[in-house]
Amino acid sequence: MIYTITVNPSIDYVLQLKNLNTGEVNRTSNDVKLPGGKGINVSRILKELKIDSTALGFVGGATGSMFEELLSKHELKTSFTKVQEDTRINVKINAVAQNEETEINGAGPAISADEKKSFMNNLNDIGEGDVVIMAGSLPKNLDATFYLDIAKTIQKQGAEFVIDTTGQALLDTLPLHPLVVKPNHHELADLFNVKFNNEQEIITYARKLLDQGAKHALVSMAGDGALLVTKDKAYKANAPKGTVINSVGAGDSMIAGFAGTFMETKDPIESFHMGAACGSATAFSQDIAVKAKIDEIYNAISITEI
Ligand SMILES: Nc1ncnc2c1ncn2[C@@H]1O[C@H](COP(=O)(O)OP(=O)(O)O)[C@@H](O)[C@H]1O
Ligand SMILES: O=P(O)(O)OC[C@H]1O[C@](O)(COP(=O)(O)O)[C@@H](O)[C@@H]1O
Repeated sequence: MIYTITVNPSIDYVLQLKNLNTGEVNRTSNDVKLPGGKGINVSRILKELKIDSTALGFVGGATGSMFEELLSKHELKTSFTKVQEDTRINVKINAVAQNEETEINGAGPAISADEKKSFMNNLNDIGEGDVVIMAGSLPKNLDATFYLDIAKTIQKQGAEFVIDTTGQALLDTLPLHPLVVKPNHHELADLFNVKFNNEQEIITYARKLLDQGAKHALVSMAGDGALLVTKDKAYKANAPKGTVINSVGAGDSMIAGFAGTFMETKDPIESFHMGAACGSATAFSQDIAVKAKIDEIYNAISITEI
């Protein structure tokens, strides 16, 4: 079984307008509310791929109830820990004529010591053969070591993990050998405090994640595709041409495609191919991609060794 952990889920309020004029009143041409958060998006793609998962995380307040109602349409298995404070609302602004996406993500609720304890107790059922995908930012008062604590706990119980977060919280978990990590190229540059001039430099730094313990490193590059770096090889997936409708969740979709396929095939290249297909399919969709779109995009992607 795959478990996804979204410690800081959200309602994603996606606003579409022609142009965004800051400092002025702007009116939308279209808006939707989606159940968001990185692990949630991963579970949604896994469902499209007919791979079972259970979504875990903290949910609270009136916004938490709305989040659960929005999510109920997707019929995911969930086991959320209830918290006192409100689940956050993240605002995503797509300025179509400017071809620009602006995101404002909330900090999220404070989590009490009891709520944290109850969440950790909820991990007891995870065991041998399971994969835990931990993704996204931490709510404001959780320790930076929270992901590391989870990784240690589930690893003792025999499970593997995937982590998609940034900064030190990511680096700290590498010695525990995550199955895959997926920074985008900006996040990878920030991790090592460098700027990239070409793909070879990106590969060099992605390999440092492997040196520190990751089993596979994916580096996503939005409209420029993605790289997969293994111990002695590197591969590139192209990003097919298409109309980007809402790229929120493209990275999460890539992780879901990779991890879900890897669990079934143990083939990193096939997993990369499916990950890239899921990422682009979501970028070309209003919401998280559906299976038909993923299948269509899969055929437009080729993986080349570089
Ligand atoms: N504009 C786009 N056109 C085609 N594919 C895209 C586009 N944006 C994202 N993707 C696909 O989704 C993957 C993840 O997107 P990216 O934006 O890099 O992740 P994140 O959301 O984590 O920053 C990319 O590597 C690419 O395969
Ligand atoms: O936890 P964070 O880093 O604030 O990100 C949360 C946001 O990330 C998303 O999961 C989208 O992530 P990606 O675009 O990176 O795939 C949104 O649904 C959500 O609003």
